[in-house]
Amino acid sequence: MTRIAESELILNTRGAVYHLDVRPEELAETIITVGDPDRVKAVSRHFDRVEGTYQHREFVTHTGYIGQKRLSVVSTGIGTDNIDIVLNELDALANIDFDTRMVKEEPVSLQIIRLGTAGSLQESIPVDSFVVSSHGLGLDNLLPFYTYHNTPEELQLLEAFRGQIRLQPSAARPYLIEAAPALLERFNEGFHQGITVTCPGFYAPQGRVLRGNLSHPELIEQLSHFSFENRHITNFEMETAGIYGLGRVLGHQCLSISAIVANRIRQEFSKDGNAAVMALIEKAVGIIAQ
Ligand SMILES: O=P(O)(O)O[C@H]1O[C@H](CO)[C@@H](O)[C@H]1O
Ligand SMILES: O=c1cc[nH]c(=O)[nH]1
Repeated sequence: MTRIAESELILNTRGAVYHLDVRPEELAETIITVGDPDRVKAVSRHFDRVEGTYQHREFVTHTGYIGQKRLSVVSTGIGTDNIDIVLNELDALANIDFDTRMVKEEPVSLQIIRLGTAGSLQESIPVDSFVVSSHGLGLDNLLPFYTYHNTPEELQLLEAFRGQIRLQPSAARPYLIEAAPALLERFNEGFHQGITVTCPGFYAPQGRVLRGNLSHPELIEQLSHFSFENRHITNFEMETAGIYGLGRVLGHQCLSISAIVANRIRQEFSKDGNAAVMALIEKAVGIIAQ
């Protein structure tokens, strides 16, 4: 095995990983991610005991316990460029020996669960409801920079997507990865389920027009009408496919759950998106801690 150079795995003066400023012993193997750094404390409020808090830039981490279960909550900020940093550094904390700079022999598979917000693409999925992502479909171009494999089912779904959604090839190279089945099956009651599209932006990449004109004006209509073997696109946001994709590359089990704050078909926005996110955190943390 080769030693990983100082320029590739970057450690700071306290021996913590570069962006997250966390040391290996400070991270649990079950990790909740949130986008907004202020939401980290809304999750750790449910811990019985907080063992440590760490912060560097927009990456806030709290580690603690609910009963006997050790959990970390980490903020990612917005977008799959940040997911590239967070997932690689979480993986490094679990699977690289920081003293020898060698990959450990026995890989650890982390459980990584995103609790975030999203826009609904179905009239029947209202604001303030919760969606668990059966698949992440990325329009953001992160995963093509890695080597990875798809299952036959994923390839079929991706093929159907390419056939039904007319994207200019210069705009995106879609990829698709499923959720970890063992995590997905725990979030049944009270959750809608479907394919989540991950976009490289909040405005035009999600069909929003303020002053910039759209190159894909039919995007929302096409996404909302996609159908393949009873599978539908339920929502879009900006991280899920990157998390599922890097989970596949690095061998971690990932799930993404969103509180719906916008319904793009009904053109509605939640009257209290924060309350919806707090309700999602309470419900999901209860299930994760079991
Ligand atoms: O609420 P979070 O988890 O940040 O998720 C959604 O909200 C942000 C955009 O407002 C994007 O990060 C999107 O994915
Ligand atoms: O419409 C929405 C709402 C939340 N987050 C998104 O990315 N899009």
